[in-house]
Amino acid sequence: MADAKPVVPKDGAKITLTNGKLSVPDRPIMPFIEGDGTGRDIWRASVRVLDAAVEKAYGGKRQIRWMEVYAGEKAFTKFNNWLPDETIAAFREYLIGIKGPLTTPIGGGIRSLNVALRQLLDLYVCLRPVRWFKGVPSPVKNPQKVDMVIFRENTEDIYAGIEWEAGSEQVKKILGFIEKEFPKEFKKIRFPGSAGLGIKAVSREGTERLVRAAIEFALKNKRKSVTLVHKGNIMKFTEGAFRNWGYALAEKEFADKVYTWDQWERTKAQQGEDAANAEQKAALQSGKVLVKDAIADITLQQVLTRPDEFDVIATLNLNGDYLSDALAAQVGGIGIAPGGNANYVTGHAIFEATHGTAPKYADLDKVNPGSVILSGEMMFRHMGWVEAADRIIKGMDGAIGAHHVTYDFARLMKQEGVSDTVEVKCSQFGDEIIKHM
Ligand SMILES: NC(=O)C1=CN([C@@H]2O[C@H](COP(=O)(O)OP(=O)(O)OC[C@H]3O[C@@H](n4cnc5c(N)ncnc54)[C@H](OP(=O)(O)O)[C@@H]3O)[C@@H](O)[C@H]2O)C=CC1
Ligand SMILES: O=C(O)CCC(=O)C(=O)O
Ligand SMILES: [Mg+2]
Repeated sequence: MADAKPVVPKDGAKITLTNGKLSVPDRPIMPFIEGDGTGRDIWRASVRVLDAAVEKAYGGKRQIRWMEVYAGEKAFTKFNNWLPDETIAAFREYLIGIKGPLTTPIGGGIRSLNVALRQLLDLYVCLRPVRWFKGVPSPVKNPQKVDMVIFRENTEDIYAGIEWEAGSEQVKKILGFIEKEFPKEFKKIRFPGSAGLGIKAVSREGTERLVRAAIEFALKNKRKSVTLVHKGNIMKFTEGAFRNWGYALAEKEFADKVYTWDQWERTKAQQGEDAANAEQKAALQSGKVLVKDAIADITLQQVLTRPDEFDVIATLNLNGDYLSDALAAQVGGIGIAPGGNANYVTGHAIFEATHGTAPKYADLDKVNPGSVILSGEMMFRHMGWVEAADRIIKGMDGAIGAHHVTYDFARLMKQEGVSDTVEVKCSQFGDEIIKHM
Protein backbone atom coordinates (compact mmCIF):
# COMPACT_ATOMS: atom_id res chain seq x y z
CA MET A 1 0.00 0.00 0.00
CA ALA A 2 1.37 3.42 -1.02
CA ASP A 3 1.97 5.94 1.73
CA ALA A 4 -0.20 9.01 1.97
CA LYS A 5 2.61 11.54 1.72
CA PRO A 6 1.35 14.56 -0.23
CA VAL A 7 3.14 15.78 -3.35
CA VAL A 8 4.55 19.13 -2.27
CA PRO A 9 4.26 21.81 -5.00
CA LYS A 10 7.78 22.84 -5.99
CA ASP A 11 7.47 26.60 -6.27
CA GLY A 12 5.23 27.13 -3.22
CA ALA A 13 6.12 28.35 0.27
CA LYS A 14 4.74 27.88 3.76
CA ILE A 15 2.39 30.24 5.57
CA THR A 16 3.94 30.95 8.97
CA LEU A 17 2.97 32.63 12.22
CA THR A 18 5.46 34.81 14.09
CA ASN A 19 4.55 36.63 17.31
CA GLY A 20 0.88 36.09 16.53
CA LYS A 21 1.17 37.58 13.04
CA LEU A 22 0.52 35.56 9.87
CA SER A 23 3.07 35.76 7.12
CA VAL A 24 1.60 34.70 3.77
CA PRO A 25 3.89 34.22 0.77
CA ASP A 26 2.64 34.98 -2.76
CA ARG A 27 2.50 31.27 -3.59
CA PRO A 28 1.29 29.64 -0.37
CA ILE A 29 1.11 25.84 -0.24
CA MET A 30 -2.44 25.03 0.74
CA PRO A 31 -3.40 21.51 1.85
CA PHE A 32 -6.92 20.47 0.89
CA ILE A 33 -9.15 17.43 1.41
CA GLU A 34 -11.59 16.88 -1.43
CA GLY A 35 -14.23 15.25 0.79
CA ASP A 36 -16.65 12.34 0.44
CA GLY A 37 -20.01 12.20 -1.34
CA THR A 38 -20.92 15.59 -2.81
CA GLY A 39 -17.48 16.81 -1.70
CA ARG A 40 -16.02 15.68 -5.04
CA ASP A 41 -18.33 17.81 -7.22
CA ILE A 42 -18.19 20.70 -4.79
CA TRP A 43 -14.41 20.76 -4.62
CA ARG A 44 -14.05 20.68 -8.44
CA ALA A 45 -16.34 23.72 -8.71
CA SER A 46 -14.89 25.53 -5.70
CA VAL A 47 -11.21 25.31 -6.59
CA ARG A 48 -11.93 26.94 -9.97
CA VAL A 49 -13.77 29.79 -8.27
CA LEU A 50 -11.04 30.30 -5.66
CA ASP A 51 -8.29 30.32 -8.30
CA ALA A 52 -10.27 32.70 -10.51
CA ALA A 53 -10.81 35.11 -7.61
CA VAL A 54 -7.07 35.19 -6.89
CA GLU A 55 -6.24 35.62 -10.59
CA LYS A 56 -8.76 38.47 -10.99
CA ALA A 57 -7.57 40.18 -7.83
CA TYR A 58 -3.81 39.87 -8.32
CA GLY A 59 -3.26 39.06 -12.02
CA GLY A 60 -0.71 36.28 -11.47
CA LYS A 61 1.27 38.03 -8.73
CA ARG A 62 -0.33 35.69 -6.23
CA GLN A 63 -1.44 32.08 -6.72
CA ILE A 64 -2.45 29.27 -4.41
CA ARG A 65 -0.35 26.13 -4.67
CA TRP A 66 -2.90 23.43 -3.87
CA MET A 67 -1.62 20.25 -2.21
CA GLU A 68 -4.04 17.35 -1.92
CA VAL A 69 -4.05 15.51 1.40
CA TYR A 70 -6.21 12.52 2.11
CA ALA A 71 -8.95 11.59 4.56
CA GLY A 72 -12.21 9.67 4.48
CA GLU A 73 -13.28 7.26 1.76
CA LYS A 74 -10.58 8.30 -0.72
CA ALA A 75 -7.85 7.78 1.89
CA PHE A 76 -9.31 4.43 2.89
CA THR A 77 -9.46 3.24 -0.73
CA LYS A 78 -5.96 4.43 -1.56
CA PHE A 79 -4.11 3.81 1.69
CA ASN A 80 -6.38 1.60 3.83
CA ASN A 81 -6.37 4.40 6.38
CA TRP A 82 -9.26 6.79 7.10
CA LEU A 83 -7.06 9.57 8.44
CA PRO A 84 -3.35 9.11 7.60
CA ASP A 85 -0.75 10.71 9.89
CA GLU A 86 0.66 12.48 6.81
CA THR A 87 -2.58 14.47 6.52
CA ILE A 88 -2.42 15.69 10.09
CA ALA A 89 1.28 16.47 9.64
CA ALA A 90 0.55 18.53 6.50
CA PHE A 91 -2.10 20.65 8.23
CA ARG A 92 0.32 21.10 11.12
CA GLU A 93 3.20 22.14 8.89
CA TYR A 94 1.38 24.38 6.42
CA LEU A 95 -0.82 26.03 9.07
CA ILE A 96 -3.91 26.81 6.97
CA GLY A 97 -6.01 24.48 4.84
CA ILE A 98 -9.48 23.73 3.56
CA LYS A 99 -11.58 20.58 3.41
CA GLY A 100 -14.75 19.09 1.98
CA PRO A 101 -17.19 17.13 4.14
CA LEU A 102 -16.37 13.64 5.38
CA THR A 103 -18.89 10.88 6.09
CA THR A 104 -19.43 9.58 9.63
CA PRO A 105 -21.41 6.35 10.10
CA ILE A 106 -24.30 6.40 12.58
CA GLY A 107 -24.40 4.23 15.69
CA GLY A 108 -21.11 2.40 15.10
CA GLY A 109 -18.06 2.26 12.87
CA ILE A 110 -15.34 4.90 12.80
CA ARG A 111 -15.65 8.05 14.87
CA SER A 112 -15.97 11.36 13.05
CA LEU A 113 -12.88 12.29 11.05
CA ASN A 114 -14.08 15.89 11.02
CA VAL A 115 -14.13 15.98 14.80
CA ALA A 116 -10.81 14.09 14.95
CA LEU A 117 -9.09 16.74 12.79
CA ARG A 118 -10.37 19.49 15.10
CA GLN A 119 -9.20 17.63 18.19
CA LEU A 120 -5.81 16.53 16.87
CA LEU A 121 -4.94 20.09 15.80
CA ASP A 122 -6.71 21.58 18.85
CA LEU A 123 -8.82 23.84 16.61
CA TYR A 124 -10.89 25.08 19.52
CA VAL A 125 -13.03 27.62 17.69
CA CYS A 126 -15.60 26.58 15.12
CA LEU A 127 -16.51 29.90 13.55
CA ARG A 128 -19.72 29.97 11.56
CA PRO A 129 -20.97 33.33 10.33
CA VAL A 130 -24.64 33.42 9.33
CA ARG A 131 -25.71 36.31 7.17
CA TRP A 132 -28.09 36.89 4.33
CA PHE A 133 -26.99 37.61 0.76
CA LYS A 134 -29.35 39.92 -1.11
CA GLY A 135 -31.67 37.93 -3.34
CA VAL A 136 -31.12 34.57 -1.64
CA PRO A 137 -34.52 32.94 -1.17
CA SER A 138 -35.44 32.38 2.47
CA PRO A 139 -38.32 30.80 4.36
CA VAL A 140 -38.48 33.77 6.77
CA LYS A 141 -39.96 37.24 6.19
CA ASN A 142 -36.94 39.32 7.19
CA PRO A 143 -33.78 37.34 6.45
CA GLN A 144 -31.81 40.61 6.34
CA LYS A 145 -32.19 40.75 10.13
CA VAL A 146 -30.11 37.60 10.50
CA ASP A 147 -26.49 38.59 11.00
CA MET A 148 -24.96 36.34 13.61
CA VAL A 149 -21.54 34.81 14.13
CA ILE A 150 -21.42 31.51 15.97
CA PHE A 151 -18.36 30.67 18.07
CA ARG A 152 -18.82 26.98 18.78
CA GLU A 153 -16.47 25.28 21.24
CA ASN A 154 -14.85 22.61 19.10
CA THR A 155 -12.85 20.24 21.29
CA GLU A 156 -14.91 19.33 24.36
CA ASP A 157 -18.46 18.47 25.40
CA ILE A 158 -20.11 15.20 24.50
CA TYR A 159 -18.21 15.38 21.15
CA ALA A 160 -15.00 14.23 22.83
CA GLY A 161 -16.27 10.75 21.94
CA ILE A 162 -15.98 9.19 25.40
CA GLU A 163 -18.81 6.68 25.17
CA TRP A 164 -19.45 3.07 26.01
CA GLU A 165 -21.93 0.77 24.32
CA ALA A 166 -24.86 -0.72 26.25
CA GLY A 167 -24.05 -4.22 27.51
CA SER A 168 -20.28 -3.89 26.93
CA GLU A 169 -17.71 -4.91 29.51
CA GLN A 170 -16.69 -1.24 29.78
CA VAL A 171 -20.22 -0.13 30.62
CA LYS A 172 -20.52 -2.86 33.26
CA LYS A 173 -17.25 -1.64 34.81
CA ILE A 174 -18.28 2.02 34.84
CA LEU A 175 -21.75 1.20 36.18
CA GLY A 176 -20.19 -0.96 38.90
CA PHE A 177 -17.99 1.96 39.87
CA ILE A 178 -20.90 4.42 39.97
CA GLU A 179 -23.03 1.99 41.96
CA LYS A 180 -20.27 1.59 44.55
CA GLU A 181 -19.00 5.17 44.76
CA PHE A 182 -22.12 7.18 43.90
CA PRO A 183 -25.13 5.05 44.91
CA LYS A 184 -27.52 8.05 44.92
CA GLU A 185 -26.64 8.94 41.33
CA PHE A 186 -26.70 5.28 40.29
CA LYS A 187 -30.36 5.12 41.27
CA LYS A 188 -31.06 7.87 38.73
CA ILE A 189 -30.03 5.61 35.84
CA ARG A 190 -33.48 4.39 34.86
CA PHE A 191 -32.48 1.19 33.02
CA PRO A 192 -28.88 0.38 33.99
CA GLY A 193 -29.02 -3.07 32.40
CA SER A 194 -29.43 -1.66 28.91
CA ALA A 195 -27.93 1.83 29.17
CA GLY A 196 -25.11 3.16 27.01
CA LEU A 197 -23.01 5.83 28.70
CA GLY A 198 -21.32 9.01 27.52
CA ILE A 199 -19.17 11.56 29.29
CA LYS A 200 -19.66 15.28 28.86
CA ALA A 201 -16.48 17.13 29.77
CA VAL A 202 -16.54 20.94 29.85
CA SER A 203 -13.58 22.76 31.35
CA ARG A 204 -12.80 26.27 32.53
CA GLU A 205 -9.81 26.50 30.16
CA GLY A 206 -11.85 25.29 27.20
CA THR A 207 -14.62 27.75 27.97
CA GLU A 208 -12.31 30.69 28.58
CA ARG A 209 -10.38 30.39 25.32
CA LEU A 210 -13.60 30.11 23.34
CA VAL A 211 -15.34 33.03 25.06
CA ARG A 212 -12.17 35.13 24.83
CA ALA A 213 -12.08 34.56 21.06
CA ALA A 214 -15.76 35.51 20.75
CA ILE A 215 -15.37 38.74 22.75
CA GLU A 216 -12.20 39.72 20.89
CA PHE A 217 -14.05 39.17 17.61
CA ALA A 218 -17.00 41.28 18.80
CA LEU A 219 -14.69 44.13 19.83
CA LYS A 220 -12.63 44.03 16.64
CA ASN A 221 -15.68 43.94 14.41
CA LYS A 222 -17.73 46.46 16.41
CA ARG A 223 -20.51 43.96 17.16
CA LYS A 224 -23.06 44.87 19.82
CA SER A 225 -23.34 41.74 21.93
CA VAL A 226 -22.02 38.30 22.77
CA THR A 227 -24.65 35.80 23.91
CA LEU A 228 -23.51 32.76 25.90
CA VAL A 229 -25.90 29.99 24.86
CA HIS A 230 -26.15 27.05 27.28
CA LYS A 231 -28.50 24.60 28.96
CA GLY A 232 -27.14 25.47 32.37
CA ASN A 233 -30.43 25.11 34.21
CA ILE A 234 -30.30 21.34 33.64
CA MET A 235 -26.59 20.57 33.16
CA LYS A 236 -25.35 22.77 35.97
CA PHE A 237 -21.70 21.82 36.21
CA THR A 238 -21.01 21.67 32.47
CA GLU A 239 -23.30 24.06 30.59
CA GLY A 240 -24.07 26.16 33.70
CA ALA A 241 -20.36 26.38 34.43
CA PHE A 242 -19.76 27.46 30.80
CA ARG A 243 -22.06 30.43 31.45
CA ASN A 244 -20.48 31.32 34.78
CA TRP A 245 -16.88 30.97 33.55
CA GLY A 246 -17.80 32.97 30.46
CA TYR A 247 -19.12 35.89 32.50
CA ALA A 248 -16.16 35.74 34.89
CA LEU A 249 -13.69 35.80 31.98
CA ALA A 250 -15.51 38.73 30.38
CA GLU A 251 -15.32 40.78 33.56
CA LYS A 252 -11.74 39.78 34.38
CA GLU A 253 -10.14 40.32 30.95
CA PHE A 254 -12.39 42.89 29.31
CA ALA A 255 -13.63 44.95 32.28
CA ASP A 256 -13.32 48.29 30.50
CA LYS A 257 -14.79 47.04 27.22
CA VAL A 258 -17.85 44.94 28.10
CA TYR A 259 -20.94 45.08 30.32
CA THR A 260 -22.38 41.75 31.50
CA TRP A 261 -25.80 40.64 32.66
CA ASP A 262 -24.04 39.30 35.75
CA GLN A 263 -23.04 42.91 36.57
CA TRP A 264 -26.64 43.96 35.95
CA GLU A 265 -27.87 41.28 38.40
CA ARG A 266 -25.43 42.39 41.09
CA THR A 267 -26.35 46.06 40.73
CA LYS A 268 -30.04 45.16 40.79
CA ALA A 269 -29.58 43.17 44.02
CA GLN A 270 -27.74 46.06 45.67
CA GLN A 271 -29.42 49.16 44.23
CA GLY A 272 -32.60 48.05 42.50
CA GLU A 273 -33.67 47.47 38.91
CA ASP A 274 -33.77 51.13 37.80
CA ALA A 275 -30.14 51.60 38.83
CA ALA A 276 -29.14 48.41 37.02
CA ASN A 277 -30.95 49.52 33.85
CA ALA A 278 -29.33 52.96 33.99
CA GLU A 279 -25.91 51.38 34.45
CA GLN A 280 -26.41 49.08 31.48
CA LYS A 281 -27.69 51.91 29.29
CA ALA A 282 -24.70 54.11 30.11
CA ALA A 283 -22.28 51.23 29.46
CA LEU A 284 -23.77 50.47 26.05
CA GLN A 285 -23.92 54.16 25.11
CA SER A 286 -20.21 54.38 25.86
CA GLY A 287 -19.64 51.64 23.25
CA LYS A 288 -19.21 48.63 25.52
CA VAL A 289 -20.18 45.21 24.18
CA LEU A 290 -23.04 43.56 26.04
CA VAL A 291 -22.26 40.05 27.28
CA LYS A 292 -25.51 38.22 28.02
CA ASP A 293 -26.75 34.65 28.12
CA ALA A 294 -29.68 32.58 26.94
CA ILE A 295 -30.84 29.04 27.53
CA ALA A 296 -30.43 26.86 24.45
CA ASP A 297 -34.05 25.78 23.90
CA ILE A 298 -35.56 29.27 23.94
CA THR A 299 -32.61 30.50 21.88
CA LEU A 300 -33.73 28.26 19.02
CA GLN A 301 -37.10 30.03 19.09
CA GLN A 302 -35.77 33.55 19.55
CA VAL A 303 -33.15 33.44 16.78
CA LEU A 304 -36.17 32.92 14.54
CA THR A 305 -38.63 35.38 16.10
CA ARG A 306 -36.20 38.11 17.24
CA PRO A 307 -33.03 37.63 15.18
CA ASP A 308 -31.88 41.22 15.63
CA GLU A 309 -31.33 40.57 19.35
CA PHE A 310 -28.53 38.11 18.54
CA ASP A 311 -25.12 39.07 17.25
CA VAL A 312 -22.06 37.04 18.29
CA ILE A 313 -22.99 33.71 19.91
CA ALA A 314 -20.57 31.71 22.08
CA THR A 315 -21.72 28.21 22.83
CA LEU A 316 -20.79 24.60 23.54
CA ASN A 317 -20.08 21.99 20.90
CA LEU A 318 -23.47 20.26 20.58
CA ASN A 319 -25.53 23.46 20.89
CA GLY A 320 -23.33 25.08 18.25
CA ASP A 321 -23.84 22.16 15.88
CA TYR A 322 -27.65 22.40 16.15
CA LEU A 323 -27.70 26.19 16.02
CA SER A 324 -25.55 26.45 12.91
CA ASP A 325 -27.81 24.26 10.76
CA ALA A 326 -30.98 25.89 12.15
CA LEU A 327 -29.69 29.40 11.49
CA ALA A 328 -28.44 28.50 8.02
CA ALA A 329 -32.05 27.71 7.08
CA GLN A 330 -33.05 31.31 7.70
CA VAL A 331 -30.60 32.70 5.16
CA GLY A 332 -31.18 30.23 2.32
CA GLY A 333 -30.04 26.91 3.72
CA ILE A 334 -27.04 24.77 4.32
CA GLY A 335 -25.86 25.22 0.72
CA ILE A 336 -24.55 28.64 1.65
CA ALA A 337 -23.22 28.09 5.18
CA PRO A 338 -19.44 28.50 5.47
CA GLY A 339 -17.15 27.95 8.42
CA GLY A 340 -13.67 27.72 9.79
CA ASN A 341 -12.01 25.76 12.60
CA ALA A 342 -9.13 27.55 14.23
CA ASN A 343 -6.66 27.71 17.07
CA TYR A 344 -6.03 31.41 17.66
CA VAL A 345 -2.79 30.76 19.52
CA THR A 346 -0.96 28.36 17.17
CA GLY A 347 -2.53 29.87 14.03
CA HIS A 348 -3.72 26.50 12.71
CA ALA A 349 -6.95 26.71 10.77
CA ILE A 350 -9.01 24.43 8.53
CA PHE A 351 -11.92 25.97 6.68
CA GLU A 352 -14.95 23.85 5.82
CA ALA A 353 -18.66 24.03 5.04
CA THR A 354 -21.27 23.56 7.75
CA HIS A 355 -23.05 20.85 5.74
CA GLY A 356 -22.13 17.21 5.30
CA THR A 357 -21.66 14.84 2.38
CA ALA A 358 -25.36 14.72 1.32
CA PRO A 359 -24.78 11.20 -0.08
CA LYS A 360 -27.98 10.99 -2.13
CA TYR A 361 -26.62 13.77 -4.39
CA ALA A 362 -23.07 12.40 -4.69
CA ASP A 363 -21.53 12.73 -8.19
CA LEU A 364 -24.73 14.21 -9.71
CA ASP A 365 -23.10 17.64 -10.19
CA LYS A 366 -26.18 19.06 -8.49
CA VAL A 367 -25.63 20.59 -5.07
CA ASN A 368 -24.70 24.13 -4.14
CA PRO A 369 -20.92 24.63 -3.87
CA GLY A 370 -21.57 27.96 -2.09
CA SER A 371 -20.65 26.82 1.41
CA VAL A 372 -17.16 25.62 0.46
CA ILE A 373 -16.62 28.63 -1.81
CA LEU A 374 -17.58 30.99 1.03
CA SER A 375 -15.34 28.99 3.37
CA GLY A 376 -12.58 29.82 0.90
CA GLU A 377 -13.67 33.43 1.04
CA MET A 378 -13.29 33.34 4.83
CA MET A 379 -9.89 31.73 4.38
CA PHE A 380 -8.69 34.46 2.00
CA ARG A 381 -9.87 37.17 4.39
CA HIS A 382 -8.07 35.38 7.24
CA MET A 383 -4.90 35.36 5.08
CA GLY A 384 -5.26 39.07 4.35
CA TRP A 385 -6.15 38.40 0.70
CA VAL A 386 -9.19 40.65 0.99
CA GLU A 387 -9.28 41.60 -2.70
CA ALA A 388 -9.74 37.94 -3.65
CA ALA A 389 -12.35 37.51 -0.92
CA ASP A 390 -14.23 40.56 -2.22
CA ARG A 391 -14.23 39.09 -5.75
CA ILE A 392 -15.93 35.96 -4.44
CA ILE A 393 -18.65 37.99 -2.73
CA LYS A 394 -19.15 40.03 -5.90
CA GLY A 395 -19.39 36.87 -8.01
CA MET A 396 -21.79 35.23 -5.59
CA ASP A 397 -24.01 38.35 -5.48
CA GLY A 398 -24.02 38.46 -9.29
CA ALA A 399 -24.90 34.80 -9.79
CA ILE A 400 -27.71 34.95 -7.24
CA GLY A 401 -28.95 38.27 -8.67
CA ALA A 402 -29.13 36.68 -12.15
CA HIS A 403 -31.28 33.88 -10.66
CA HIS A 404 -28.95 31.23 -12.12
CA VAL A 405 -28.77 28.99 -9.08
CA THR A 406 -28.49 25.38 -7.92
CA TYR A 407 -31.56 23.25 -7.09
CA ASP A 408 -31.76 24.34 -3.44
CA PHE A 409 -32.09 28.04 -4.21
CA ALA A 410 -34.16 27.32 -7.35
CA ARG A 411 -36.64 25.34 -5.23
CA LEU A 412 -37.13 28.27 -2.85
CA MET A 413 -37.12 30.90 -5.63
CA LYS A 414 -39.83 29.06 -7.50
CA GLN A 415 -41.89 28.92 -4.28
CA GLU A 416 -41.42 32.68 -4.00
CA GLY A 417 -42.64 33.13 -7.58
CA VAL A 418 -39.31 34.25 -9.09
CA SER A 419 -40.32 33.33 -12.64
CA ASP A 420 -36.95 33.71 -14.39
CA THR A 421 -35.17 31.25 -12.09
CA VAL A 422 -32.82 28.95 -13.97
CA GLU A 423 -31.65 25.83 -12.17
CA VAL A 424 -27.99 25.19 -12.90
CA LYS A 425 -25.59 22.39 -11.97
CA CYS A 426 -22.97 22.62 -9.25
CA SER A 427 -20.22 23.21 -11.82
CA GLN A 428 -22.32 25.77 -13.71
CA PHE A 429 -22.97 27.73 -10.52
CA GLY A 430 -19.19 27.94 -10.18
CA ASP A 431 -19.04 29.31 -13.77
CA GLU A 432 -21.76 31.84 -12.93
CA ILE A 433 -19.82 33.09 -9.91
CA ILE A 434 -16.65 33.45 -12.00
CA LYS A 435 -18.60 35.28 -14.72
CA HIS A 436 -19.85 37.87 -12.22
CA MET A 437 -16.55 38.45 -10.40
N1 LIG B 1 -18.07 18.76 8.62
C1 LIG B 1 -18.47 17.68 7.97
O1 LIG B 1 -17.73 17.11 7.20
C2 LIG B 1 -19.85 17.19 8.20
C3 LIG B 1 -20.12 15.88 7.88
N2 LIG B 1 -21.38 15.39 8.04
C4 LIG B 1 -21.62 14.00 7.63
O2 LIG B 1 -22.28 14.01 6.36
C5 LIG B 1 -23.10 12.84 6.24
C6 LIG B 1 -24.50 13.22 5.78
O3 LIG B 1 -25.13 13.96 6.82
P1 LIG B 1 -26.58 14.58 6.74
O4 LIG B 1 -27.12 14.62 8.10
O5 LIG B 1 -27.36 13.94 5.67
O6 LIG B 1 -26.35 16.13 6.41
P2 LIG B 1 -25.91 16.85 5.07
O7 LIG B 1 -25.57 18.23 5.45
O8 LIG B 1 -24.89 16.08 4.33
O9 LIG B 1 -27.22 16.85 4.15
C7 LIG B 1 -28.52 17.11 4.63
C8 LIG B 1 -29.34 17.84 3.60
O10 LIG B 1 -28.86 19.17 3.50
C9 LIG B 1 -28.97 19.64 2.18
N3 LIG B 1 -27.62 19.90 1.66
C10 LIG B 1 -26.44 19.44 2.13
N4 LIG B 1 -25.43 19.93 1.41
C11 LIG B 1 -25.96 20.73 0.49
C12 LIG B 1 -25.41 21.53 -0.55
N5 LIG B 1 -24.11 21.59 -0.78
N6 LIG B 1 -26.28 22.22 -1.34
C13 LIG B 1 -27.58 22.17 -1.13
N7 LIG B 1 -28.16 21.44 -0.16
C14 LIG B 1 -27.35 20.72 0.63
C15 LIG B 1 -29.70 18.54 1.40
O11 LIG B 1 -31.08 18.84 1.58
P3 LIG B 1 -32.32 18.38 0.66
O12 LIG B 1 -32.48 16.93 0.93
O13 LIG B 1 -33.45 19.21 1.19
O14 LIG B 1 -32.01 18.69 -0.76
C16 LIG B 1 -29.28 17.32 2.17
O15 LIG B 1 -30.11 16.22 1.97
C17 LIG B 1 -23.06 12.15 7.59
O16 LIG B 1 -22.15 11.10 7.51
C18 LIG B 1 -22.56 13.23 8.54
O17 LIG B 1 -21.92 12.69 9.64
C19 LIG B 1 -22.42 16.18 8.47
C20 LIG B 1 -22.18 17.50 8.80
C21 LIG B 1 -20.88 18.08 8.73
O1 LIG C 1 -18.44 14.98 11.80
C1 LIG C 1 -19.56 14.81 11.39
O2 LIG C 1 -19.86 13.82 10.69
C2 LIG C 1 -20.65 15.79 11.69
C3 LIG C 1 -20.13 17.08 12.24
C4 LIG C 1 -21.10 18.18 12.17
O3 LIG C 1 -22.28 18.02 11.98
C5 LIG C 1 -20.61 19.54 12.30
O4 LIG C 1 -19.47 19.76 12.66
O5 LIG C 1 -21.40 20.46 12.04
MG1 LIG D 1 -23.39 19.83 11.94
